[in-house]
Amino acid sequence: MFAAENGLKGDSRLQGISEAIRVVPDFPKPGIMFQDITTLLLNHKVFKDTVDIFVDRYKDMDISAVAGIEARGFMFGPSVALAIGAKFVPLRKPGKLPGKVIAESYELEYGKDCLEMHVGAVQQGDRAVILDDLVATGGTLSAAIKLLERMGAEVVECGCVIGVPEVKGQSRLKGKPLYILVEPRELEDS
Ligand SMILES: O=P(O)(O)OC[C@H]1O[C@H](OP(=O)(O)OP(=O)(O)O)[C@H](O)[C@@H]1O
Ligand SMILES: Nc1ncnc2[nH]cnc12
Repeated sequence: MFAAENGLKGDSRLQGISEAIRVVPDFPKPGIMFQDITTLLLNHKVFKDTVDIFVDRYKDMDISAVAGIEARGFMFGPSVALAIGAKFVPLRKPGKLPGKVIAESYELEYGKDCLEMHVGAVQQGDRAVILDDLVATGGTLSAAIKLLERMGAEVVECGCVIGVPEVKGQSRLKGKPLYILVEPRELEDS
């Protein structure tokens, strides 16, 4: 249930987080075991525990920017940014940001997509963490890393609520550390 090497072994909050995630088989396509964090958001204690764990992790790391990935990274990123005194940078799907943007395309388990970031949202000297709900192939995080680095920011770590410890994606993350709270849930646990 718990992702190895997050330094949280024995932390009872992780069980609550894992149990609050709903598994929906065959969504949005046959064969995908969808990890639904909306059920976690409905539980105030578990939602707060999740945010608190990221805040504890990043509060003393001199982080100036928290980048959140649309849509589900927006559900955790702003709370963490406010608590650690960092700015929040939304990384959005194409055509949503009104200013000048840079873009990176990537492949998903179930399709293709692209992320955009406003030019000037981060700059050289910024120390950033990227937050999302889940890492699967790592394609999304790797596009996010590229966006931030193209603007001169240092990506210190990527943080996700859910991921497999030996996530294939880790090799795609340009050696950036990946901090995962829990492993994906199986259907029989839900
Ligand atoms: O590691 P990867 O294989 O790249 O997959 C992970 C991404 O997939 C999901 O988002 P999705 O693209 O489904 O968009 P959504 O948050 O807008 O639903 C998830 O929230 C991650 O951002
Ligand atoms: N299995 C999964 N559940 C939820 N979001 C995802 N994004 C990519 N794979 C996913």
